[in-house]
Amino acid sequence: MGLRYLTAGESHGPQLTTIIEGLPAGMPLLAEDINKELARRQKGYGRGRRMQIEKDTVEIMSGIRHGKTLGSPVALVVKNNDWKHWTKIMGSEPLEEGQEDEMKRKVTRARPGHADLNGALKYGHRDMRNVLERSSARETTVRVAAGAAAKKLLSLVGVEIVGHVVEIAGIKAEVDSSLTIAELKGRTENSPVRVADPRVEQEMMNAIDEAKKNGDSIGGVVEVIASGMPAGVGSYVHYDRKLDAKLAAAIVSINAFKGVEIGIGFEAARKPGSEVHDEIAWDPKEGYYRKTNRLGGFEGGMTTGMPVIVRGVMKPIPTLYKPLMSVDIESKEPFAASVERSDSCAVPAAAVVAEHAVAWELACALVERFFSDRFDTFLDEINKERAYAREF
Ligand SMILES: Cc1cc2nc3c(=O)[nH]c(=O)nc-3n(C[C@H](O)[C@H](O)[C@H](O)COP(=O)(O)O)c2cc1C
Ligand SMILES: C=C(O[C@@H]1CC(C(=O)O)=C[C@@H](OP(=O)(O)O)[C@H]1O)C(=O)O
Repeated sequence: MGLRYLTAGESHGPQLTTIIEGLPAGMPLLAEDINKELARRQKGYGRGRRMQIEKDTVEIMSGIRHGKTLGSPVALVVKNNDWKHWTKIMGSEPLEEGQEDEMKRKVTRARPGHADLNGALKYGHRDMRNVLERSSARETTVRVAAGAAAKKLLSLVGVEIVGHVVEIAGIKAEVDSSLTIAELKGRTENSPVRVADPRVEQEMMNAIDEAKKNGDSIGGVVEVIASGMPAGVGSYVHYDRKLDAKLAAAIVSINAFKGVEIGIGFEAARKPGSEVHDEIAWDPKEGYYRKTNRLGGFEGGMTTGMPVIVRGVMKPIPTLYKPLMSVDIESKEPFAASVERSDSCAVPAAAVVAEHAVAWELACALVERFFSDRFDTFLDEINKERAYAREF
């Protein structure tokens, strides 16, 4: 059995929960390792008021003793501070007769671009709050919590990862590919828009302000880079074992993400093979390496040992303070879509979510590839594989 997790929780319910199974036993993991990542997800210019209400921190409910994993399922809980304002509206007890007024946050005017109408049709909900509560990206909180455990595993085996913003509403950052992961982290960590190019930071913030002022929203592109993956992780033998395909699915599974590029991605369509493929070389210290990394660390669904580079495109947030037209499902009359409290741009926050989604998939692939019941032998095996690949 590999690594897996589930999440539960509504946006305005009491808490979010995740259960992770398959972390090797004896791996150091502290609440602090997770909390620092949750705090990073909450930052980012363009977020709405909800982020001032929440101070996401995790409670470890099982699977960890004295700072190390036990090999049993790890259950993590993040409480919603906003729950106190929603206990009646979101409570699990049936409403008493005449209490329908308490349901005043009922949603009947679907927001174009959100899950409201399709979810209502699928599950038969006449109140689309029953859809939006779970389709909300609030769920990415515990996805980041699970990803933080994966990130910890990666860092302990020498894999470093960072997510950052490369474009917001058509404003593009210059990406300096000579930066190490640590340097990229250093440059982006304190940037309000999580961008490494200071020349476009203010312009991006202005674009977000402008969208907010106009009751509109904007999207962008994030990039995740991971260094130190051993070569040959993933497989070419079956469609569902290709690691680049799993990364693509992980990125598009993030709320509002609509496309993925690996390495130079769509640019490959416009270039000849001689400017796309990466020449292979060998030296005694590094072993095999590629002289360039245009293919973003993948050939044949397997890692090449070069940095993994994945980009994802996030569409603009669907909830608009100046809403688009929709239909009220009660009257079938045209109406402006419902307005919920909302972010204007969540691309900087989503860069952190993408980082954790990629970290999760890379950790899954390593756990699948190497014997992973015990962390010490897991690490030994990975290092042996690295030595073998150098000499191969
Ligand atoms: C970090 C983050 C924050 C988001 N915040 C909002 C928001 O405040 N309002 C909103 O309508 N959508 C927000 N979204 C996007 C919606 O959750 C998403 O569009 C919706 O679930 C429908 O899914 P789809 O866009 O993938 O089709 C956010 C997404 C992310 C990743
Ligand atoms: C709560 C989070 O993001 C939420 C994602 C979201 C949506 O529709 O996706 C809608 C908003 O929810 P609310 O109306 O409660 O403010 C965002 O704040 C979060 O990221 O933690």
